[in-house]
Amino acid sequence: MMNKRYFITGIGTEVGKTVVSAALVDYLGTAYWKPIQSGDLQASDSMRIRALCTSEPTIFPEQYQLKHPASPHDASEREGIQISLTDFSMPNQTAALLVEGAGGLFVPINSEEFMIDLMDQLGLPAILVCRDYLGCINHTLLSIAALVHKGIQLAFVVFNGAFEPATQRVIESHLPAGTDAIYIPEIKEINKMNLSTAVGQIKIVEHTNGAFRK
Ligand SMILES: Nc1ncnc2c1ncn2[C@@H]1O[C@H](COP(=O)(O)OP(=O)(O)OP(=O)(O)O)[C@@H](O)[C@H]1O
Ligand SMILES: C[C@H](N)[C@H](N)CCCCCC(=O)O
Ligand SMILES: [Mg+2]
Repeated sequence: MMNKRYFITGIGTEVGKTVVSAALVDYLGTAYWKPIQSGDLQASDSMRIRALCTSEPTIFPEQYQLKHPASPHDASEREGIQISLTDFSMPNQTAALLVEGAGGLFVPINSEEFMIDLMDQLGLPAILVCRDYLGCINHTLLSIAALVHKGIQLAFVVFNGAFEPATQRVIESHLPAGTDAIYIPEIKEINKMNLSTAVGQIKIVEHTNGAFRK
């Protein structure tokens, strides 16, 4: 993992982007940035990273803190704020950075633009987090197709938590060449100690020529 600047997205909201970010911030020794936080301002993703990580990472302030726990296009409109793609610029003080999106790729940030457009503008390779639930195969393969269509490099797919073997296998077999897999275990109770144990159990598997080297 030479390049240490990535955009962490997910196959939807609540799939574990923040838990995975905390694990990878510690594993890779990166800083963290959540450009748009909507809802949970008293327990924001940045605050959770601060609480869970052992490495005391640099955390860049959010560009937008929206009160409503809703899609950014909706939360911002209710709060009289106009989000624009041109407002965002990458913190450049650090070589190693994880940027966490809000929800999945086609979450709107205003009436015309989506999270995937922000990813494209920032120009970082993507890490796509998936979690096992009925429907996750479709959500994962659609997300991969959208990234490929947009020409965004997909560096990793993260299998976050426990997976049904048939689900894991079919997703693995459809990863684009050059996309590696990261496996993060199911964590019983999310706290700093258990997160640190999970970091020690992270597995990264290289994907070459359409097949995994295990
Ligand atoms: N590896 C894991 N093991 C156990 N539980 C997990 C794991 N990853 C995530 N979870 C559970 O899923 C919940 C949602 O995770 P998280 O807040 O990281 O999602 P998210 O994708 O960042 O959501 P958002 O779109 O709001 O940013 C966590 O609070 C936790 O309960
Ligand atoms: C509020 C939540 N935790 C996220 N920050 C925003 C999720 C927006 C999801 C929109 C959607 O896909 O329907
Ligand atoms: Mg999050």
